[in-house]
Amino acid sequence: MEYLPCSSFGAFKIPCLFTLATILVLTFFITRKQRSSKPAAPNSPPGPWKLPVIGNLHQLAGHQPHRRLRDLAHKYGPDVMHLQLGELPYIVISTPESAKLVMKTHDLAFASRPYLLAPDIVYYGCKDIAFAPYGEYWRQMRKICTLELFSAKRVQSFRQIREEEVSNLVAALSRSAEAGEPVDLGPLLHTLTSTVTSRAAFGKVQELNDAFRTVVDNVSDVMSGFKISDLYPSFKLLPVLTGYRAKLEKMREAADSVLDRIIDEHRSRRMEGIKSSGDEKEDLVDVLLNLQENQDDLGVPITTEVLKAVTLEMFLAGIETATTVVEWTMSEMMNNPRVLEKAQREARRVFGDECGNNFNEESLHRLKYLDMVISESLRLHAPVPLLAPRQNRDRKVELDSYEVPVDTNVIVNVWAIGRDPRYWKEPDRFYPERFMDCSTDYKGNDFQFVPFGAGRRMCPGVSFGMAIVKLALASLLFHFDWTLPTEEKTTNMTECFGMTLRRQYPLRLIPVPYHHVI
Ligand code: HEM
Repeated sequence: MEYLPCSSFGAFKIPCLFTLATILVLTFFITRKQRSSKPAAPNSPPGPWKLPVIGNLHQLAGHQPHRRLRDLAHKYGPDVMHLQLGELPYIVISTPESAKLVMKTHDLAFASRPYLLAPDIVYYGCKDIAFAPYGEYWRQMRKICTLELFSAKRVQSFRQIREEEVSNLVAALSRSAEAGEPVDLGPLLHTLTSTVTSRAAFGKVQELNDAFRTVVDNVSDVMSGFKISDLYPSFKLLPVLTGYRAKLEKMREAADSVLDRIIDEHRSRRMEGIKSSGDEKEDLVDVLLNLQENQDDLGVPITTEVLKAVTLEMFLAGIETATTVVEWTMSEMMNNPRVLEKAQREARRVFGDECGNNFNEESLHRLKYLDMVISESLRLHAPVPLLAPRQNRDRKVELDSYEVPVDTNVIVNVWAIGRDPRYWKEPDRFYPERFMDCSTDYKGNDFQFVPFGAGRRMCPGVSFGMAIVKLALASLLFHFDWTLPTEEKTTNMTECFGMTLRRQYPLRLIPVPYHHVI
């Protein structure tokens, strides 16, 4: 009962909610404590009617939350809508204009994150970056991220890893192609992104990679979405009674033991003098250990817990997101053969005729049409359709003439914004050419297209993630022709809301090796 399965509100079960509501009401009577949510401010944004105790939770039941929130917003608050989820006040942002107010005009005021139990336990008291509240700690960690971990130079230093792992993917697909059987592309892409991430993060230690992958799968399951106990923070016993706290602690222990082994292995390697020389050989744990050893000029201490939290987060933030982008882009191209052929022609011209059949990252920047295809895919299928919630800790905000009281949680519906018909002609159509001769990009300046967020909390891993996304797609286009299994005319595009917005059904495709002749 603790979970809202399929994460967030995705598979919210109404009977479960009412059971919960009954338990809460009874408990309230038993404890004879008056627990009520704060009353809405007099000029609070508009919103749908609410029920006692659960607020608006029932209106999200059984729906895809990004779609349901868009529909509710149409009816009750197109720009800014007020909701109460459990005890907590939320506002939902559904247009580029209001997104700009939150992530630019009032970016500083909304730069914090709400408290959630899972990152508090799993990340050693929110010592990661994504869930750290706004303040000196977050600022320092964010700086380290931008300057040290995901700088252009660092991303470039992992080029060889990406190329090797993509060529392993091509080899695996070629083997399947010999059998002429459909392959399920999702798991192969997941292996690709997680292997690239683990090699970049802590090198090529197969045994640790496997152990760590299990940990990451379990943790990403609990990190996705709201849990009931997060929505009733005053009801402190809830996570204990439901076993949620115990489950999280067990998970942290498992993560801890693998992370300890990874860090110990790095430390002993360094003590033995096998310190990697030069940037190219350094993995991200090495970078963090270097900072730990020379941290005099850092404002916050890089403790071993910090090191472990940041390492774990790189996996949780980077693997599913990148996998999801490649999967949806391939899905859209399969349903739009014209786009597939055009993108394929471009890849084969660039890497075949112009590069002498030499496939590597060098010429990726010349794939301009593929850039448009990826942008269009991100517009329609942002892997994080509802941005990580923000919060205006410590201050109330005047937002578009509405008053947003202190400690309100903010959800930005990126999915709805990417389909706003005022900004996008035929918004549901997959049409990459709309990005031709158009300056709109996902760097956080165009609020009608913010798949990586914007402002202070914008994703710092864009270059790291997009480097593998583009190389993987280019390689799938260059090396193979693709067909659907005979029984399918198009791929089913049903979504599953979870840690990211994934496909509900496997993407089964038949690869046919393409032999380029110069
Ligand atoms: C292509 C895939 C990716 C997508 C679509 C994506 C998307 C996002 C989004 C939407 C946010 C929230 C932004 C906000 O709240 O305004 C975010 C935050 C974040 N992402 Fe990414 N991301 C991707 C890849 C990565 C990678 C590869 C890493 C690191 C290895 C990463 C690390 C982070 C971190 C640390 C944050 C938290 C930033 C903060 O709160 O200050 N992401 N990402």
